[in-house]
Amino acid sequence: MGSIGEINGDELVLDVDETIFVAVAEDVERSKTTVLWAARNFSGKKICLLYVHRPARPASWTHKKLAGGTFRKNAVKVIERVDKQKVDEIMNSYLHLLSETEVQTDKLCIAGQNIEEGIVELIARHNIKWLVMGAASDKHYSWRMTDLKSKKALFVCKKAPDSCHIWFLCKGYLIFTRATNDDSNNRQTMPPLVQLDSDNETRKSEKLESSYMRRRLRYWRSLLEQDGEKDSGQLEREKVEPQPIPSSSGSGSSFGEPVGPEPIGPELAGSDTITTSNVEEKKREGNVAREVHRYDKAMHDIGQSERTVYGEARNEKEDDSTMEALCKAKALDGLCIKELSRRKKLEELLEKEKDEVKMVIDQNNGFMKKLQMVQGDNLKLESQIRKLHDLEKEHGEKFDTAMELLKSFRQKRDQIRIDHENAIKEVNTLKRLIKGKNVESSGSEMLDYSFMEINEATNEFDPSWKLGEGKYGSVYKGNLQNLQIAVKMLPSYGSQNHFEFERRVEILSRVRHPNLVTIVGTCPESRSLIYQYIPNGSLEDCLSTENNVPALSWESRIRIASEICSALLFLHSNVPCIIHGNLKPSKILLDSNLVTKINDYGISQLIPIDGIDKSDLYVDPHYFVSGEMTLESDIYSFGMILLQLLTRRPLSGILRDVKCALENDNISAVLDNSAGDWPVARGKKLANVAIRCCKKNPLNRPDLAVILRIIDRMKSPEVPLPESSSYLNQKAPRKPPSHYLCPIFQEVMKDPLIAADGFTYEAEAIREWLANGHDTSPMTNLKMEDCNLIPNHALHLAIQDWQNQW
Ligand SMILES: Nc1ncnc2c1ncn2[C@@H]1O[C@H](COP(=O)(O)OP(=O)(O)OP(=O)(O)O)[C@@H](O)[C@H]1O
Repeated sequence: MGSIGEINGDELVLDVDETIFVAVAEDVERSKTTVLWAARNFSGKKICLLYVHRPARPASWTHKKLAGGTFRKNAVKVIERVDKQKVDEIMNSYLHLLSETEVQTDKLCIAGQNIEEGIVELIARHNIKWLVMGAASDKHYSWRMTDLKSKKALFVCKKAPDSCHIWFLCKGYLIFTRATNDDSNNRQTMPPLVQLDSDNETRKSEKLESSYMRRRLRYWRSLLEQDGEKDSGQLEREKVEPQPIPSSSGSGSSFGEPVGPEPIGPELAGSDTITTSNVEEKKREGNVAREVHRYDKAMHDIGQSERTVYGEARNEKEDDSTMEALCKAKALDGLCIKELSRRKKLEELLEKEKDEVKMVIDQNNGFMKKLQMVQGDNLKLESQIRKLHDLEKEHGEKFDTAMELLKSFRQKRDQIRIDHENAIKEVNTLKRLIKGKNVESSGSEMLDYSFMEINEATNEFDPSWKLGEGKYGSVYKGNLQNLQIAVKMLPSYGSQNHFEFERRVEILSRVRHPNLVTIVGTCPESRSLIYQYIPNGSLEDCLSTENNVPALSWESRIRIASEICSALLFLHSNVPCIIHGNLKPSKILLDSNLVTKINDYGISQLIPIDGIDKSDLYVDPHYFVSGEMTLESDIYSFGMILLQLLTRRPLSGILRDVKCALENDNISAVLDNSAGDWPVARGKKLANVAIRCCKKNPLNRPDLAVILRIIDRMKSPEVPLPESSSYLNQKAPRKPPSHYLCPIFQEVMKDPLIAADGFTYEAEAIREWLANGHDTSPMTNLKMEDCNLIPNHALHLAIQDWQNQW
């Protein structure tokens, strides 16, 4: 049972000795007869209505969802109020019923889910001595009824404290009495039992009669059953005492006692014992048997009529009750539906509210988690910041130490640089001294430079200082010890080993000619050649129609042709012979006086490369057959340059056009007008030379010395040119090539010496120049680096050859 709480308003003071308690049901109709029975039978005693009220608490309230919360508390309060009203209504109905009986009344109400347990609890709690309650619902009643049908009645009968005397009734009839051990002692205090005045007088008389008959019958049956077992002398006449109600000894119980005083049979009244003889005995037995039979029959008839009467009455009553119940049920159904829908709405609201609350809780939890995470992160960050501060401090200290070290290293480095530069200077000085001596014997004055010097000279290979990039590497402009230089960075591939490379460079460096770019040194570390810088671009630039360079006059062109030829002849007559191998206008540089300076001579032998481009029309076509560069290859290239100087036309088809013009005796048609008015004869001559140089068969190409003679003749306008085409086979006039002449004396040199400005002078003339205190070039008027003079053996030999030829 759940909680039991008395719902009487005031503290109840009960006199249990003077009070008969009547357990009543919620339905007043059901307990009406019981209450009236008690009022009637126990007049003089106080009647206290005992009612256990089952609160109308929805089962769903026990559900977890509704446990706790303001809503539940409020709802409980409302329900309790409604319950209390209901209890009051019920009690008022009972009290109203009893008000007609003039008995003193009271009420004892409690709330509880289990009614029978509530009754037992109240009995025990208040030490109740007298209790009247229903044995079963009225519909179970029959005149034979002797058992308790109601579960509540059975429970109370079994569990109620033994000290309580209980009368169980059905339909106003006492069905069973549960007496107490003390009943015999209490007999004097036991309340007098008065017959209930039933509603229906007819039924009452019938009930009384049938009850009386049953009693009598049972008496006689017991007599028959006890026959033989009991001594006739001991056989006691049964006494049926009308008042007070019979009580059984010990804990035994009596069943089926009729309500109210029963008349004792006349034959039994007043006889305490029966004395018998055999005859009387037999006679009496016969009488008894007859009497039994007669009463059995009567009982049967009575039972029959009783059942008929009660059956009808019951049916009528049941019909009414059923209708009433149906109406109530219907009304209750309506209420129930309303209640259910209200409950459903409330539950939905509650669910919604719960969902919202849950959402808020979830959000809150989420925020809390995030907060915790953030707090955790914060702690981590703080510790990281602390670590970083420590690290910063540590690094700061390390940085200071490193800076100190760096400073000292810089100082050391600067010192080492100074030492290194001084050392290099010393080495170079020594080298120059050694070479100066060697020059006496070998004629070479080439110097080696360190990479650092080259790096410094080219401003760390500043891209803006880059002059160009050819197939033999990049060329940078530079400034080396106040000398303008061009550094050609040769590729490391396809070359000979270091010594072979140095040997060949040595050969090239020994070559000195006014129309060759002088090699002033080398940097073995970076495999680069250091040339004298020529400031005025190349012949390619001058012949290009794209550049905005003033066109060369035909005189300059003839001079340039002569200078190229002279330089080539010089290279070819060098020992060992030097083949240019890559002659073309871009290799013909021009100085500020438009003096020709052939560049890159001998590089093809220094860095042999695979696969020269066939589209390069300056390359001897025979090279692509033989795979070998020869002196004739250079003559072919020179022929192509002559054609360019004459016509300034694109190379493709140039040979065919010039040939055609010659054949048509219309050379003027192909000559470059921008060069001025070409003397046609000279133009023709030069064109013929060019075509011969470009002969497919290298053997058919003319000798350079012959070509030089022809071209040189063209330079002097006073010298008449032979008209014959066979002049190439004739001896040239004895006018020396210009480069055979000393620039100072203007005579063919006998002892040519190369000065620091790259020009070759007659020994006597240049020495005198220097002796007179000059430190500038007689040609350029620029300051010369030094006053060293190197014999130009190659030129000397060439002059000798020339002199021998004439
Ligand atoms: N001594 C120098 N003085 C001034 N300019 C130079 C000198 N040497 C080379 N140059 C410039 O550098 C450029 C590149 O020269 P480089 O000889 O490497 O290539 P290229 O002649 O154009 O082609 P390739 O060598 O592939 O046939 C030349 O066009 C020239 O303008």
